[in-house]
Order: sequence, then structure tokens, then C-alpha cells
Amino acid sequence: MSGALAVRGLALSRPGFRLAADIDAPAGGLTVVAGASGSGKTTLLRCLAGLEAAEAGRVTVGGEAWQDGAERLFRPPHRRRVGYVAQEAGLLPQRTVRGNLAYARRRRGRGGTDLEALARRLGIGHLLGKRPHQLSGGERQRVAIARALAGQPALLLLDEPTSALDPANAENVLALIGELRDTARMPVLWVSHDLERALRLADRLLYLADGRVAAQGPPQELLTRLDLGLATAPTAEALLDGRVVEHRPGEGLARVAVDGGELWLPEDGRHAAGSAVRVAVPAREVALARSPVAGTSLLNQLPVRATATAEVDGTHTLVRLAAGQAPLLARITRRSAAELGVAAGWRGVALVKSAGLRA
Ligand SMILES: Nc1ncnc2c1ncn2[C@@H]1O[C@H](COP(=O)(O)OP(=O)(O)OP(=O)(O)O)[C@@H](O)[C@H]1O
Repeated sequence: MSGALAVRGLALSRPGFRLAADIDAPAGGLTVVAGASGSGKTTLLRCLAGLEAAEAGRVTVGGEAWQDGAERLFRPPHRRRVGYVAQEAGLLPQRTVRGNLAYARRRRGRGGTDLEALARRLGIGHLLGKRPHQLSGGERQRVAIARALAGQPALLLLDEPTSALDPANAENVLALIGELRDTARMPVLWVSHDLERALRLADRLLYLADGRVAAQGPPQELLTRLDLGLATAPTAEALLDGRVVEHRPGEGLARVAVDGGELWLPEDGRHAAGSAVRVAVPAREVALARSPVAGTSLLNQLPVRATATAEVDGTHTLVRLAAGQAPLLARITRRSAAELGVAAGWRGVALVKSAGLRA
């Protein structure tokens, strides 16, 4: 049986650190776990895998309890249907890829897993006869993910599986995580430092701060909440989900319909017309005007309403906007905010440079 992950009152104490978490993650969704270094991301995943014994709390997956402090229930790691992939693949060096997968399948008592089919699905069918030292870093991590899936887990935990990889290998593993998001019928939790990349794929974001769950929910929402550190960082960005309307290969641009309007953005041919895209809109690439501007090089002008503002760095104002129903951020100088009279309820136009956008 697979299903949602529910964590209630999970607690673990170390000198100088305390983890306290309540979490819900749906089956079949990709949840990115983010937070500053030391905020407890790895500790949380290790608790869920049973590798750390939390002092209190209840963990259920698909309604099945894996631990419950009140009932003195604690399933050890091998009795949890969990797949755990860490930064280093940690494959058995003497065994082939097939041998590694078979070992994992046997250890989890999942004799029924069709390893050939699994390997084909994960694009490693041609590697089954190789040993770990004959693989690239990206291939090793793909195999590590296949090994985690060979045990037919009900929960998949990915702890920075791309951080030790060069960009090409990381892209390769990211593509696989994207496929898993679309096909896995279990909750997938993914710790990543590379938020920019991870949030291209995330259904949900779990944001940890000092061992606590500061917020969890749709990334579009959390990234633009002015009370969280995500929006106030100089690199803050919003995510707009849209659909490609047309390509202009000659101009290197695509037109994308988003909530509240349309955006032109740089196009490298990756997204076909009609396909869904997630556009990252950095807060510092957004300027504001009271009304549409004529005679400008700016291609994008979206009607917006300000929903909240916050002062940052003493010199800038961060404005949370609504384009249609979609939240957006603008980071403008305090002086401009004052001159325009920007405050909650203000209506105007968001001016966005195409070159600042990424799909
Ligand atoms: N084995 C350990 N023994 C004692 N303290 C530890 C241990 N592992 C981690 N810690 C401490 O627990 C806290 C949480 O660490 P954790 O590794 O979970 O954070 P993290 O968010 O994953 O960090 P990073 O992003 O740097 O990997 C930190 O204060 C860390 O120093």
C-alpha cells in the first residue's frame, strides 16, 4: 500500500539543535526540502528512514505507522518501505549494477521487481553488466535511484543526489527526478541546495529553519511570502506556471500565457508550443509603473495589484504582487516605492525584461 506521508510531533534533540516537525506530503508529489545549512534537512530524512531514532512523534505512510512514540513503536530501517539516496551513491563495488539492484530487491523482500524493466525505465539498461567504478558520477546516481526503487518503496528520500556531480551529470539526474515526479505513486522528498533547479520540478516546498518546519506548501506561494527568508534573499524569485503559445526561433523568443497575461522569454527550443512551462521571475528583474509604458525595450508588461510590502536592506522595498491570481515579487528601491506610492492595494503594471526570465 502506498499513500501520503504524515508526520506528527517528530522530535529529536542534540546539543545545540532540536528538530520538531509536522509534515504532510502527498503520494505522487515531489516535495523539495530546503533550508539553511544546519536547519535539519538531512536529520529529518534520516529520521524518516529510521536511521536516527527520534524521541517522540508519529510517522505514517499510507496510513501505516512506522513509528509512534506513544505506542513505543519503532520500525528499524529495513522494516520501512523506504528508498534512500544520498550524495554519494554508495554502491557495492564488487557487484555489477544488476547485482546491486538484485541485492536491494532481496534485502527488501521484493522478489517481484522486474529489474530489467526498472533499469530500462531509468535509462540504465545498458549498464547492468558494469561495475560501479566503470560508471560516470551521473550514471552511479541513476543506479542508486534504481536501487532505491528496486525495493518498491512507499517513500523515496533523495538527499542531495546531484550535489557531487558536474553540471552535465547533474542535469541527467535531474531529468530522471522529473520523470519520477510524473510517474512515482509515492511521496518523494528531495533535499537540494540548488533551489533554482529543484523548484523547476517541485510540487511542494518544505522549508526548514532551525529544526522547525517554517512553512510547507506550493512553492509559488512560499517563495513570495514576505515573512520567510526565501523572498528577502537578493536572489529571490517567483514562479509563474504557464503554457507556450508560440515560438519565434528567428528572434530566440517564445510567448507564454501565464495567469494575468503573457510573457516573452528567451527560448532555446526545449519547450514545444502547447507545453506547460514554469517561468522563474527574479524579483530584481521586475520594475513597476502606474500605467502601461510606451516606447520601451521591455517586452513584458503585466497588470498587477500589490498585496503586501516589506523593507529589505534599509534601501529596498520588496513588493508582493498578484498577476491574476499568481503571486509575483518586485524588488525596487525605497525611493521608487515612495514616489509611486506602492502599498497593499496599489494597482499598476509589472515591467519584466525578457532577458531576465528563465523557463
Ligand atoms: N552526527 C551528528 N552528531 C551531532 N550533531 C549533528 C550530527 N549530524 C548533524 N548534526 C547537527 O545537527 C544539526 C542539523 O544538521 P543537518 O545535517 O540535519 O542539517 P542540514 O540542514 O542537512 O545541513 P546541510 O545543508 O549543511 O547539509 C546541525 O546543527 C548539525 O551540526
